[in-house]
Amino acid sequence: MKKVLVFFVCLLLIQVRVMAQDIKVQPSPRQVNVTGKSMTIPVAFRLVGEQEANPHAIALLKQFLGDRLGTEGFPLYVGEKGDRAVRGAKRLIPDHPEGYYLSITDKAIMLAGNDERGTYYAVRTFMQLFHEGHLPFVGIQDYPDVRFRGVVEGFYGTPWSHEARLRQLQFYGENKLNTYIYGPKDDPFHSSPNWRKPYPAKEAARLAELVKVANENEVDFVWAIHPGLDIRWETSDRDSLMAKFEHMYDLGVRSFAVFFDDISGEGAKADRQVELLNYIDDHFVQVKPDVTPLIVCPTEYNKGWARPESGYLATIGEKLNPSVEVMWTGDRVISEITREGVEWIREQIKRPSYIWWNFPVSDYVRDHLLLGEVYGNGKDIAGSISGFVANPMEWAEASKLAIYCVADYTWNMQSYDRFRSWYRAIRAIMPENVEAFTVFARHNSDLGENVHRFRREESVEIQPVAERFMKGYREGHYDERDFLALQDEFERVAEAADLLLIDRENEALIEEITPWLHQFKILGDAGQEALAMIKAGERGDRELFLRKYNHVKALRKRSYELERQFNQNPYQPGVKTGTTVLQPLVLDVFTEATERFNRQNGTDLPLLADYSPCKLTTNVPQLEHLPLQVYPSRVHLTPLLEVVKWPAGGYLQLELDDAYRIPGTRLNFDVKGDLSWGVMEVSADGETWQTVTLTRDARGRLNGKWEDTPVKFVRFTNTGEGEQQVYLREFYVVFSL
Ligand SMILES: CC1=[NH+][C@H]2[C@@H](O1)O[C@H](CO)[C@@H](O)[C@@H]2O
Repeated sequence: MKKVLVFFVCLLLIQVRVMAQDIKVQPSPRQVNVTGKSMTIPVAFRLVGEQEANPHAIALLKQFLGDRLGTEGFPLYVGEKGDRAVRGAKRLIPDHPEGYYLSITDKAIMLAGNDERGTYYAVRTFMQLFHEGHLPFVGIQDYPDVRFRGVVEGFYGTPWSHEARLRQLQFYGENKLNTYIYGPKDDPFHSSPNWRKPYPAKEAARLAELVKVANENEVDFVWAIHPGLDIRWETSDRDSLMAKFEHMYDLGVRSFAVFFDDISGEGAKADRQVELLNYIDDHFVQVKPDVTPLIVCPTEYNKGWARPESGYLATIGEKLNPSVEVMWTGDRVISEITREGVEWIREQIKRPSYIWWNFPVSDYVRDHLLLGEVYGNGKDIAGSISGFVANPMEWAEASKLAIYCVADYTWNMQSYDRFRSWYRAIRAIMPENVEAFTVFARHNSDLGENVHRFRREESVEIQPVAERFMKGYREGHYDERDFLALQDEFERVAEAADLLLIDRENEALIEEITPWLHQFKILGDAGQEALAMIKAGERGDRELFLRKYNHVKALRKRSYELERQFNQNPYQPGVKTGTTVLQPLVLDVFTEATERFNRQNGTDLPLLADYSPCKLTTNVPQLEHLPLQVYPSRVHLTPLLEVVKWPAGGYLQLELDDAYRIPGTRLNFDVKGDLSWGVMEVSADGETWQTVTLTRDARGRLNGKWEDTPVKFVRFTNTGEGEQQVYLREFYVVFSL
């Protein structure tokens, strides 16, 4: 009697009201039926089904509702298909893995999963329906397009920290991502040389904790091994690998992967790889009751590298156990995933591919942040893939923007909207600074020139204004509205930088992007000051012009110093921001305004372009006009395709703008023989020289460094008797204060 009384009292307290329901659920659900009505959130919920339902779903509900969840109050039924609590919804639950049915009416709430994970996802959706003290009356039938969805931590560079990974797993639970593949290239126990060894106790305990938190968030923690660099095709190494998998199983791991990417030689042989993978599948994965399908990243993991004559993919397709998932990055290492592409590979490997999408990974453009929209992948590929995992940046929090969008895209491709998803991601990650983070992300999304030639849109809205303005300015008649729009954008850039630098809502994110925020502030200031040069020039105000001119040059110098101070890695050290539209615009405005001022006043104010920390001199004819790729802490010679004829006595010399230590220099002439005819030397004054010892690495490249005393000059000379013929594949010098 008491229960009935309480139930009716709760009903009386509930006000049913009609309100426009804009159901915002991430990822976007498949089928949503709203009545337009809603009710005030009940003060108490009576949980029905706790004994049988997925314990992680129950735990999440309890955590979310707290003491409002109990044995009395508004009925809340939770469970999987077949459970008593949800038997009434049996026909309404979508018959798809991880599908669920959710209904809220003025009588009861039903959260019914097609399986345990489906129930968990129903709870995740339910939590997002609480809005301004109300719950909408709604019926939702939902399930994901792609079976395995998530992230592969598979980049080169500093692996994510333990804390960052814990935050990631929580984020995947919130966004219905069910897969995290642990495979950081620079973890010596994942790759060579220690893939054979068990983790030391501390690392093992951390991995065990990650597995536990992954389970709580209904995420498969996949542990990957990368043995190919030094694997021997003998039983001893096979047994070492099996023992390592057993070690990981003991830590709680139930999902496993083997990566054969980025290797050559013995380890790359398809038949050997297949033999090992089938052995693991037959003697480990299939015999254990609770291990998910084995995943492999093949050596030929993209179409650009696939050579039909090698028979590699054919071997995988014909001989690899059908239950093994095969990863694929698309038509190239970094590429958009198309229907045509996934259907091509499906033919080759005789199964759907498991996409390893190389975005927003930035280990080949480490000075850039990739915060732009997720776009370019087909919405019609779900039928030909089994999985889709994104390879992120080493900046875990900053990667969440793209990961959020990948969660939306892989759950419900047809309804995916690249801008809506990106904007929601920003609101989810920086709710207190949406506008500022939007400005920042808008101008930090392209990669710049890179070896994979993969580009992304950047500064899309302001780009046409910038182009039109510069054209008009050069022709002597620009539109004042364009001028004001650019001024306003640079002001917003400067404001956004300062707002984000003091933001405390997501300190881990701000810590990651702080170097870029400082660079962004300099860009915003420099843009405003360069535009001010135009006005001062037009007014003939020499004193003001010179003030602005000097300020922009000072900002430029600060920018270079910032680049030398942060993010010092051997590949793309430094901090780049707004490189596609805003930085070139500042340089163009500054150059044009200064040239105009010099003509009008007979002055010879140097231009910014003169500021280059490096000069090349040489007596090798083919190298005389060799462009330098100059970065604030490293300079690359642009590789040449044709053979370089290097005469006896020929030298190539780099003169730096200051004295630096040389933490790394690399020379790759792609010559098979020895290089006894050449010598690399450094000098502080261009008079006395010291020889740099060069050591050849596994790929025949010559590496050296000079950290004894700071030097200004680096040169390479052919001290032999005759002309040499080489390929200038790579010649760079990394310098640091
Ligand atoms: C499958 C694959 N393996 C490599 C390759 O893609 O390129 C990625 C981007 O450079 C890199 O992070 C990854 O480790």
